[in-house]
Amino acid sequence: MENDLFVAAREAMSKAHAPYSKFPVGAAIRAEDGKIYTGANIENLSFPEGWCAETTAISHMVMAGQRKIMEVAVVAEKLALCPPCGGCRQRLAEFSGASTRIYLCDETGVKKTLALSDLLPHSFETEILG
Ligand SMILES: O=c1ccn([C@H]2C[C@H](O)[C@@H](CO)O2)c(=O)[nH]1
Ligand SMILES: [Zn+2]
Repeated sequence: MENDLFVAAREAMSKAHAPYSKFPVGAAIRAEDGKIYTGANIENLSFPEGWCAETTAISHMVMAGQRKIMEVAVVAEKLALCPPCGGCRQRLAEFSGASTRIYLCDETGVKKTLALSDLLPHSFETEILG
């Protein structure tokens, strides 16, 4: 992975709105156009209404007209890793392939590299819905 993806995710983390969990997260997606789309977690006083960094990044990518995720970096503060939650795994799967790489990073860099199929094996598929 090029370091620009990690740097973008770390920069995005600084935009997090995480006053309740105090667990800022940043995500950066490299899309098919080669560009990087970023996101941070955005929490809410009504706790279930908050959402994850990966979800923000996916929104930015889709609104830029991109529909294919090439690779993703997710970073949390200090030495914590932040594997995407179940909901984000499903949302990432919508725009990824089985071999799409997910880089789990701490503040110093990439600590673990996984394929989407590692994170979400046996994912929901049906020909009925396309
Ligand atoms: O993959 C994840 C998991 C959690 N969070 C956020 C949600 C919440 O704001 C905080 C603590 O769970 O971390 C993310 O942004 N991405
Ligand atoms: Zn999530």
